[in-house]
Amino acid sequence: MKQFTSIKDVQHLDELVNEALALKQHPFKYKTLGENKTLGLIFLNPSLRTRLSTQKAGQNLGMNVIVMNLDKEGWALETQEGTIMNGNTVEHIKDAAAVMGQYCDIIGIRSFPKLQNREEDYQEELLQQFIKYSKVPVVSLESATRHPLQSLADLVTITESTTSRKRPKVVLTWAPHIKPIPQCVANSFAEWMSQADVELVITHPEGYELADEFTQGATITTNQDEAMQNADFVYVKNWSSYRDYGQVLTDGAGWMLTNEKLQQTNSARVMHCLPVRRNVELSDEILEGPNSLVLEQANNRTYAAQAVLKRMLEAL
Ligand SMILES: CCC[C@H](NC(=O)CCC(=O)O)C(=O)O
Ligand SMILES: NC(=O)OP(=O)(O)O
Repeated sequence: MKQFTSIKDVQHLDELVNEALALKQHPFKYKTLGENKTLGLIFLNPSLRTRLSTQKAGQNLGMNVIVMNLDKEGWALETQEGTIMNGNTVEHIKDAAAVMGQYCDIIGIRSFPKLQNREEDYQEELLQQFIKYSKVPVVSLESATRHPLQSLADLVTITESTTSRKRPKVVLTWAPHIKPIPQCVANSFAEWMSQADVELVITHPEGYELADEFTQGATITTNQDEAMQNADFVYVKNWSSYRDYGQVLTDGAGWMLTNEKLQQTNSARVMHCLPVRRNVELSDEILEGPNSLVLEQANNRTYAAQAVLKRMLEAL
């Protein structure tokens, strides 16, 4: 595996999920695989889970892990081609990425969308520049349109939590928020579920349709109650409008998941990638109740990252 930026980089999905589950049982089985190899984790946005779980995953494989908040600790980056750098930017991404590629054998990069220009965000310009100029394998720690490590962990969690032979009904439901949030987690979750053996239903208010490329095969409805019928898993996430790019179109009154709404499901397990705006996106009663899987998801982030890093190390 040379890159891990989307499900398109995964050849055998079931094998990758099973590898993550196996590593969860024996996390130190390959503790020398990454010996004398350096993993660089570069963040242009905040993180708790991705930073800690990916660092732990690298260390479980024996890697040296270096972490940098490039937005706070590095030089102001220039990303435009041919710029005369006589303004506020100090270092071109061409130079920064090339130098990091000299220090690291594998680079993880987090760079959220700006949520201003849809075409620019959806071209994944910064991620592509990092891949081009670092010249080493790159793993996405959440880019402008996807969050593949989160989605792999989510699929691992659904897989280990599916007890019956019935094909699970998985509902991705939009949730209220107080500010514009990326579509990345929703895009990525829908894309991974479309390749998994589940029935996917996506529910959101009018105007929050995700880009078609991510929702192939899903049932899409603006009727949340209808979506909840007999659901086995409910994935809760806010995202800003793709249609009216980066906009918040509604306060989402009545869209926050509650125990009452959960009564319509098949005692569904409730998922959220975290961080969560409690009692805005998701109620305390659910987060602290028996149906929540949010901590299992967070724990599985380590083994999802470890399975990916193992494959990238094996391909070096
Ligand atoms: C893993 C999720 C990261 C990010 N979350 C946020 O930006 C939440 C920010 C907030 O709630 O203020 C997102 O939704 O893409
Ligand atoms: N779910 C997730 O990626 O969390 P962080 O943004 O804290 O890394």
